[in-house]
Amino acid sequence: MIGAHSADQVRAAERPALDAGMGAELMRRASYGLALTITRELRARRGRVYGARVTGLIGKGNNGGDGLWALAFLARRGVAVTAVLVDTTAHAEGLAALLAAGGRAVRLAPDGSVPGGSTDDGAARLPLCTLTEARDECVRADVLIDAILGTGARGGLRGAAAGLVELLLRERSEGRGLPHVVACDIPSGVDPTTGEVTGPVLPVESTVTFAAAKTGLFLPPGAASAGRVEVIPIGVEDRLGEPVVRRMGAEDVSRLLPRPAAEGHKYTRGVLGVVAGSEEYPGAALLACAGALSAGAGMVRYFGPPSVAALINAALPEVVCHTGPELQGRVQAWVLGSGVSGEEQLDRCRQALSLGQPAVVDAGALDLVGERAVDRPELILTPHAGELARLLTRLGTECDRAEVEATAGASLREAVRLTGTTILLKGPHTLCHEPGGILFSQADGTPWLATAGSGDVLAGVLGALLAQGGVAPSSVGEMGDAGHWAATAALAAAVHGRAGRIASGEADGGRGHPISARDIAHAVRFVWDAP
Ligand SMILES: NC(=O)C1=CN([C@@H]2O[C@H](COP(=O)(O)OP(=O)(O)OC[C@H]3O[C@@H](n4cnc5c(N)ncnc54)[C@H](O)[C@@H]3O)[C@@H](O)[C@H]2O)[C@@H](O)CC1
Ligand SMILES: Nc1ncnc2c1ncn2[C@@H]1O[C@H](COP(=O)(O)OP(=O)(O)O)[C@@H](O)[C@H]1O
Ligand SMILES: [K+]
Repeated sequence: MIGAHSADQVRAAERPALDAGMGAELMRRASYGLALTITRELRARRGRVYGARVTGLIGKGNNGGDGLWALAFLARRGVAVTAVLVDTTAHAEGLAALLAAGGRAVRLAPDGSVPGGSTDDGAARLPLCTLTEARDECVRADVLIDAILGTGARGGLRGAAAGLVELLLRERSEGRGLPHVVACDIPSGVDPTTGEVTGPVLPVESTVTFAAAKTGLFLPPGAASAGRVEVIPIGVEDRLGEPVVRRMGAEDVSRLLPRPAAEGHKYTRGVLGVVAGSEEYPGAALLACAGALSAGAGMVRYFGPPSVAALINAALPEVVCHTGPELQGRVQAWVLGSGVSGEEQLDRCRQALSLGQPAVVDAGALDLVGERAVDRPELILTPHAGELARLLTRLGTECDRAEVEATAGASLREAVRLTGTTILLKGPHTLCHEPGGILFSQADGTPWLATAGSGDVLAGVLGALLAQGGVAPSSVGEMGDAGHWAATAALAAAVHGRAGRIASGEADGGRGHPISARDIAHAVRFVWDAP
C-alpha cells in the first residue's frame, strides 16, 4: 500500500529538523537521492554516466536548491551540467556548489528576449539567455530536471518560466523529441496537495519526491503529468502521520481478493442481484453479469425484461434470470443502473435500493440517489466525470464535466459529503472515497480500457466483490481511516485495471492492442493468479 501526504503534513514533519538547523542536511539527502536516480537513468540510456548532459530548470526556492545540489553531484561524476535559472534569484549555497563542481549556470532573461549580457548574482556573473537559447539548452540534454516549483508553490508557472515550458511543450507536440524529464518533488505547476493544475505543466517521465509521495501526485489532473513516482526518505518519515490518500499495489490486491473457503458453497460465496440493461441497451446487462461471474460471485441473479434475459441466458447460461416486476430470491449485494432506461427497470432499481443492502449504483440509477443526504456508505456510486457533474448540479453545486476533471479530488469529496454515499469516480485515475474515510487513487489500467461497456464490467466486478463481503474488516483496520466501502471500490478498480492490462497484452510486457469490454470481463478472472 502506497500512502500519500499533503504538503502541509510533509512540512510539519520537516519542521523539527529545520528548527534544529538540519535544513542543509535534509536538502543534501533529497538532492543526493535525485542525483542517484538520474545516474541510473543515464546508465540505462547511454551505458555510462561520464560525458552525459543534464540540464536543470531551477526556481528560486528550496526546490531549485535541490536541483542545483543534484546538478553539482552529477558534475562531480563527469556529467556536463547546466542550470537554467528561471527566476531573479536562486538558492545561494546550491548555486555556489554547482559552480564549484564545474557546472554552468545561465539565467533566463526576465522577459525571455534579451540576447547576450550578464547579471550580477552575488559571487557569480551569470550569462543571460533568451527563451529559445534556454529551450535549445534543454533539448540538447540527455535528462532534464524540473526543479522550478515544489511544495512552496502558490499557483502555476508565470512569466518567462511559463514561456519556456510552453516552448518545450510545443517541441513535444510537434513531434521533435524532448529529453527524459525528471521532476524534483513534483512537476512544477501541479498543486502538491490537490493535484490541480494552473498554467502550463511539462509532463515528466518520473518524479523523485522527498519524505513522502505528495497527494497531488496521486490526484488528477496533475497525477497524469507525474509519471513514475519514486520516494526518497530524508529522515523525517516517522513524523508524517497517517496518509490522506492511498493506493493499493500488486501485493495488496493479491492479499485482499476474496477466495472461497474450503467448505464454501455458492450461497456462502455470495449471490449478486443485477438490475441492468433495457430493451434499448441490452448489452450493458450482459457485460455486468459477465464481469461479476469472472470476479467470483457464487451466483448471479438477473432482473429485467424478457428480451434481455433471453440474451443473457444465450451467452451466460450460469445466470438465473427473473423477468417479473417484483424482485425475488435472496442476494447479498446489487448492481443497479448500467444500461437502464425506462420506468420498469428504474422501478426495480428503486425496490432494490429500499432493501438497505450494499449496492453499486451506476449510470441510469444515479438519478435515483442524492435528493437529500442519506447516511448510506454501502451505496457505491460509480460515475465518470460527466455523471458526477450532473449529480453535483442536481444537488445544487452547478458544474460541468471539465470542472470536475480539473478539481477531481475536491469534487469527489463534495459529492460524498452531499450524498452520504461512497463514490468511485472513473477515469484514467480512479478515485474512491466514503464518508469520513481517506481517499484511494488507483491507476492500474491502460487507455485501452476507454472502450464502450468497460464501465458495465467494472460495475459487475465491484458488485461481485461486495457480494463476497468486500475487503475483510481486519485488512481495512490496517489501513488507518480507509473505510471498508472505499477500500472495496478501490480493489474493484485495481482488478478492472489489471484485467485491462492482461486483455491488452501489456501485462506480458507487450505494447498493448485494442480490446473490447467482453475481453476485459473475460480477463478479470486471471487477476486472481497474476504475480
Ligand atoms: N524544507 C525542507 O527542509 C526541505 C525542502 N525540500 C525542497 O524544498 C521544496 C520546498 O521549498 P520552498 O518552500 O522554498 O518552496 P519552492 O521551492 O517550491 O518555492 C518556490 C519559491 O517560489 C515562490 N513561488 C511560489 N509560487 C510561485 C509561482 N507560482 N511562481 C513563481 N514563484 C513562486 C515562493 O515564494 C518560493 O519562494 C520542496 O518541494 C523540496 O523540493 C527538500 O530539499 C527537502 C528538505
Ligand atoms: N485513459 C484511461 N486509462 C485507463 N482507464 C481508463 C481510461 N479511460 C477510461 N478508463 C476506465 O474505463 C472505464 C470506462 O467506464 P465508463 O466511462 O463508464 O465507460 P462506458 O460507459 O462506456 O462503459 C472506467 O473504469 C475508467 O476508469
Ligand atoms: K519541481
